[in-house]
Amino acid sequence: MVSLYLIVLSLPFIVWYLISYLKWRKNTYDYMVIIPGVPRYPIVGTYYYFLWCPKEDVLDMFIAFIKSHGNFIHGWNGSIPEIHTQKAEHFEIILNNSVHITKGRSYNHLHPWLGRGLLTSTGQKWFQHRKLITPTFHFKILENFMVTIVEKTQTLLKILDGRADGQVFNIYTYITHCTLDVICETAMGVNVNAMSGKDNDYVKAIYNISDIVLWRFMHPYIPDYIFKYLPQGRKYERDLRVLHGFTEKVIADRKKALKTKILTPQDEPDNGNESWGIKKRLSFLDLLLEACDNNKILSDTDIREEVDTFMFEGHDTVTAAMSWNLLLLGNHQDIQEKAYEEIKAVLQNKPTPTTISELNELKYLERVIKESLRLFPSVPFISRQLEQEIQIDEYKIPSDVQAVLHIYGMHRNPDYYPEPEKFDPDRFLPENCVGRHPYAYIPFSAGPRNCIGQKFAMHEEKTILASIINRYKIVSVHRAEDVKKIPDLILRPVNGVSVVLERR
Ligand code: HEM
Repeated sequence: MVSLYLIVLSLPFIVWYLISYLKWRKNTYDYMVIIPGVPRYPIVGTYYYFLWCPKEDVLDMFIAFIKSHGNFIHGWNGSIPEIHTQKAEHFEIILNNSVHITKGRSYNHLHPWLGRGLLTSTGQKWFQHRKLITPTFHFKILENFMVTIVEKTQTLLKILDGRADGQVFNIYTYITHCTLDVICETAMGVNVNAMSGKDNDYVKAIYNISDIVLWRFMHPYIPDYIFKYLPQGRKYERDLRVLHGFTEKVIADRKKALKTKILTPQDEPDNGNESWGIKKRLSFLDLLLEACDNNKILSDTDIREEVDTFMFEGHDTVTAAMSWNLLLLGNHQDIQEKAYEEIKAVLQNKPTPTTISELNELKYLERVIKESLRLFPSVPFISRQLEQEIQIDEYKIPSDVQAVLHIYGMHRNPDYYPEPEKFDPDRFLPENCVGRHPYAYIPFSAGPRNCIGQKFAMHEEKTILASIINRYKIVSVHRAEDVKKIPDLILRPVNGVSVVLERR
């Protein structure tokens, strides 16, 4: 009697489950399985393929796997249906469409850290914040940033002078601290003096968290309620406290400086402010604080999320890009010499570029930077949640599928770049770009959710690289192709970049 009662009670649930399952088969599964790929298993989806793969081999293995199936496959991140592509034509369909602006579900692992800042938010919130923040990257403001970029570059050169002694050292850490100082002072109006310290807890916590986010991506079957009890989950919580503590201090210090110095808009350091100097200038953070005070567009949480986002995106991406670039230049002395000749001619006897017009004259260096970002894009892949059904080649891709766009793989696709592994800046001569698919080169993504900081990044990269090349001959210890790399949010060389600097 009891069992009959139980069967009757569970009947609606069984019927509901069956209907959902049949609907899912008809609307999603049947469309996915005809796309090339490997069989799916419950819970792990198709990620069993990478279960035993060392993380420094994941990227190359993934890229080779997609390539072997014609650069387009389907997969299952646990139960989430995915497509993976390395074709510019597919990138265009997805990125050049204001409907698909929602990031893939794998970005959810970033929410505890970056909340719903510009990188991770969607819909109205993203639109409103993008509109608000865009003017803070106006070219006039970027011009003002040059003062700070040059000042930080000069500090970096002084520090590197001490390392230009013929000994091998890892330049990655020095570049990281420099870019952190640049983003904090330009965008936040706060000087954190990262270059004066050796180890930086904030930087270490970012590496740990990025590593754990990659781990979670590769282990989609571990739910949040189990993750938080694992060693990785506990480490994540500890590192979050470090990151949020750092950004909260940046915000608090800037608020304090604005309160006490609002009527004295001079551009001088205030050494009286605890350990950090403060500069008065309309920074990105000032604008956010204003929007919070005046018309309550932003809450305190909104501000923290944006500061976390810009601190991370604004320094880690540029560090990786410059470090890979130095590695490549240290491998290719002929290209380095050509860049040096150009820099010498433009700067005359100056140690660093100081204006944007000088940067604009460094045409060869720009091609070097572009080619380096082709081979080593700081963000190796991005993803989107499809909001509508799309057609890709002969396949219909249902809405709600996660589209993973492999920028790294596409940049090395021989359909767009002959001899793709070769470092050849002249690929970016205007005449050599003719006929190349417009979406075949997108280190900064493209479409409505492209990188808001791309001009800033190019100015910073050009200034710092031109100054280093102008002062030292760079010799790399390893070949770029032999360096192990991990795609944990940012494409990093596992053991940094070992170089020898010789004073010119
Ligand atoms: C070489 C340096 C850089 C590279 C290669 C790079 C690359 C990218 C890429 C590929 C995206 C799209 C991410 C996605 O769709 O998930 C992105 C977005 C973004 N980047 Fe950058 N970035 C760089 C520097 C910067 C800098 C310096 C800043 C800030 C000052 C910045 C801030 C952002 C923000 C806020 C977004 C999200 C934009 C939105 O969704 O509206 N990036 N970046």
